[in-house]
Amino acid sequence: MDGLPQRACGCDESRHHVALTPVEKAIEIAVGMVQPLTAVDDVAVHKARGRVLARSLRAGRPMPHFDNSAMDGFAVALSDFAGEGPWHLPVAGTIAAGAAAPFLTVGTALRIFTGAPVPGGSDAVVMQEKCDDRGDTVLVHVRPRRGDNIRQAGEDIASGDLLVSAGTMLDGRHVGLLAGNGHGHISVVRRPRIAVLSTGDELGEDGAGVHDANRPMLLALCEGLGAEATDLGICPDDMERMTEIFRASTNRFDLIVTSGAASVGGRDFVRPALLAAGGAVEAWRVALKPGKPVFFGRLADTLVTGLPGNPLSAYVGFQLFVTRQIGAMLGLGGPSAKPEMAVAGLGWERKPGRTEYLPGQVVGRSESGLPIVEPLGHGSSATLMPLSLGDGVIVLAAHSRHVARGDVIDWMPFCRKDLSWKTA
Ligand SMILES: Nc1nc2c(c(=O)[nH]1)N[C@H]1C(S)=C(S)[C@@H](COP(=O)(O)OP(=O)(O)OC[C@H]3O[C@@H](n4cnc5c(N)ncnc54)[C@H](O)[C@@H]3O)O[C@H]1N2
Ligand code: MOO
Repeated sequence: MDGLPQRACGCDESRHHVALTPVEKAIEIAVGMVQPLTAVDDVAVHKARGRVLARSLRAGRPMPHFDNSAMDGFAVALSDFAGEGPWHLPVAGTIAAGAAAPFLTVGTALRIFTGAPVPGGSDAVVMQEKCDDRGDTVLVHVRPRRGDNIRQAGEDIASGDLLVSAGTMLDGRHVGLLAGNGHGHISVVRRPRIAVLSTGDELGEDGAGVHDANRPMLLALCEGLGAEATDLGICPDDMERMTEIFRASTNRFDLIVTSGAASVGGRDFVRPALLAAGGAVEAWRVALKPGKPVFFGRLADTLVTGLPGNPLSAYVGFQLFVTRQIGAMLGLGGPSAKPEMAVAGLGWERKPGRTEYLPGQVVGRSESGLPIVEPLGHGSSATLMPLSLGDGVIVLAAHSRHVARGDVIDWMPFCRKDLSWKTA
């Protein structure tokens, strides 16, 4: 093979028209190739953030486990509150959290702290602000009601209640809930093994040519999704080296993500190398802007997703396809993020034919409360600057020819997990 992309008929594909696959169909193909992972890891619950729960977990006992005080105050019996207050009671002792509770003798109060077990014989806890604490005695100013300031056993969670379902990506909330219910070690789906590699003679670490933006970006994105990411480095424009890398990686990874050399030029050797290594290409070229030359292939049990070299194209291709492939490996259920509505802050013309993802920024709010967004940059897929300055990505349907100021458009806001409650 001479490095040119080959069709099954053996001819030069670059001289043929290859129909572009619509984005939705391409997502279907990319995700349809994935086999969900079945292997699990047993991990300490505090190490489980970002992992996917393999088996649903239930409460082994009720929560709270025993009746306990919600306040610092005095445990009392309602029968001691006849007539008009205030009521004066001797204090027979103290119950702290972690202590065993004595029985409350009628005619006395017990000093009690938050979380301490409520003594038998007591119906309520009076918070200390409603009393005069006189040491050996207490003066209670308000008549307590039955159950005041007592957290009843099982009022939050009954024994056997479902805590977290299988297929949930765990975050700090789940870790706290599971740990609080006695789950110290849990089974999570093993991390997807993803290898990332860049291509191109122009790339180098010394800054002499082009700095490699894609490999670090793609490795970081993979790790952010809970994958075990392996750096396969940079492959020069050498079909044989690429073929060798593919052969050596077969079945070592769940997915290999390449960037560059995916298009139609004479040096676009990734697909031919995949075929030469014994793999197959299931789809190539998507009606997507940026990201058109993306392809989906496989090498035995290892999937290969080839992203374009332009960094914005690689990013968009990753978010649309690789994110979903990793999600499918992890068995993450539920719908993936859908675009929200926004209002176009300005109008522009566009060439129809490809679904477009444009970095954008929020410049205000419409009267109906929607964000007003404007595109950033000049539409180049070679720069990540607009993306990194942006608040999200504007999505334009393949058929649309122009956007008018005031149009309602699709908008995918970036999720800044560290700043907001919104995590989906
Ligand atoms: N005749 C045609 N030419 C091109 C077409 C086409 O349909 N017909 N498609 C264009 C589109 S769209 C894209 S996107 C690019 C992508 O092509 P490749 O995937 O083959 O990417 P390369 O040619 O290898 O590189 C493109 C560009 O990106 C730079 N690059 C590559 N890797 C990295 C990296 N890791 N970090 C930073 N920058 C990288 C590379 O130097 C090039 O400038 O093809 C169009 N051409
Ligand atoms: O699809 Mo390319 O990714 O337009 O720049």
